[in-house]
Parts: sequence; C-alpha cells; structure tokens
Amino acid sequence: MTIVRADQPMGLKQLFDETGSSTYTYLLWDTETKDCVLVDPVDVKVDRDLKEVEELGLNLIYGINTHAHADHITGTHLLKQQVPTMKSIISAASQAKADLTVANGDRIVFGNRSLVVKSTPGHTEGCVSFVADDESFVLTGDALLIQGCGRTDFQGGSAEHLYQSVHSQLFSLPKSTIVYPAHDYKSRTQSSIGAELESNPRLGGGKTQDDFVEIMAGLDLAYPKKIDVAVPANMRCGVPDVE
Ligand SMILES: N[C@@H](CCC(=O)N[C@@H](CSS)C(=O)NCC(=O)O)C(=O)O
Repeated sequence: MTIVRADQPMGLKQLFDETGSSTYTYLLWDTETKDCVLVDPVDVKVDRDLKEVEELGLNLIYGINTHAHADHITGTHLLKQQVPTMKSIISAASQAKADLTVANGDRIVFGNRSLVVKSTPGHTEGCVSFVADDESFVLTGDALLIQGCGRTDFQGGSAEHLYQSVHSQLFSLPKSTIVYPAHDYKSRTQSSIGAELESNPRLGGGKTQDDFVEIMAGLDLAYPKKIDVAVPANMRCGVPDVE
C-alpha cells in the first residue's frame, strides 16, 4: 500500500514491507529543494527505497530510525553504502550507533523542511516520534499504533513510561494531526490524534495509567521472530557482525 501526498507542503510517501515485518517506511521531502529523508528503512527494501528516491529526483540527506527495532534489521547501513553522503540518525537514548544522535526538542532539517523530535519512551527506552514542521502529521514509530501501541515487554520497555509518553507528547498535538505508525498488521495506513485520543482501546477513551498497565501485562504476545539477530544488528546501525 502506498499513499502519495506530494501535493501537500511536505512530500510524503508511505512504503510497506510485505516480507514479514509489516513495517511502514516513510520517504519525506522538501518539494522545492528536493532534499529528502527516509524514516525506518528496512534492509530488504533498500533497493525499492532508492528507486523511489531516484524516480522522484530527490537527494537523500538522512536515514532515520525511530528506535532500535526488534523485528527487522534497519536499512540505514545498506543505504549509506549506496549513498555515502547520507547520514544515519537515531536517538541518543537508544544507545545505538549512528552518525548523528538526537534528543527531545531537536529539529532534523532537510532543505526548508524539518521534523521535530519528541521523546516517546515506553516501547523501548530510546523511542522517539517525529512531528512535521507544520504539525500536519506525526511519525509515531512503535509508540502509538493505529488503535494500539507498541508492546512494552523488552528492550527497557515500560507501560508506565509509554502511557506518559503518549499522553504528554502525542495526545497534546492537534486532533487533526495525522498519525503515521511504523507498523500496521491490518492494512490500515493512517489515523489521527483525535481518533486515537477518543477510541484507542489501550490508551484512549479516558483509559487511566492503571488501566493501561493492566492491559499491557495481559497481552501475552510471542516474541518477534528476528529479535535475537535484529536488536544487536540495529545497535550497530545495521552493520553486519564481523565475527
Ligand atoms: N509477529 C511479528 C512481531 C509482532 C510484534 O510484536 N510487533 C511489535 C512491534 S515490532 S517489535 C509490537 O509492539 N506489537 C504490538 C501489538 O500489540 O501487536 C514478528 O515476529 O516480527
């Protein structure tokens, strides 16, 4: 599923990994300068991503991760091999390697456009979300999913922290802000802050932190199949282990 919003002030293309992780990668660009960033690229979809960049005539400035993923290996290392001028970015709180690290309130600039970094720990300790400069959309990574949220049972996850992150950093955005998550497992592509605030079954509709902690403790999800390979690789920005 691909959505094109190139008519909007910031170019946005949502790209889906159908090979197993159900990850959404986002290509964002300044329609005037053609500078672009890729958010949450997946290693097996790098050729597709670079084809999109080339077909749109864009200059890839940054490869960005919302966190050190547990279900797939990031594409940033492979992107850097093919576009040596591209810099990788991840949060300092993730303790993962990258060319540049960011923290709450930082602004990632590409051309005349930017993303504001919001610290949203809870799924992992280092999770961040990215708010568009005009607040028209937010990339929520695995913090807030459509009618769901990221699990909190590994990588320093904490239901208490996730509840606070979502309520203080995301639900405080305009209700009209579009929510673009890093995953959806039911072919949904977007939501809005207003819709999630009202009806997210884990976090919205007046759910308290105690309600949320109980819900998360009862999820009983299977571990991601690639977690043992993906997390160490992603702490190295996707660089293969040399041993
Ligand atoms: N089956 C997938 C992993 C599914 C999963 O655990 N997804 C994570 C985000 S990726 S770490 C999650 O937080 N899910 C929340 C939920 O409620 O499902 C695999 O094996 O890779």
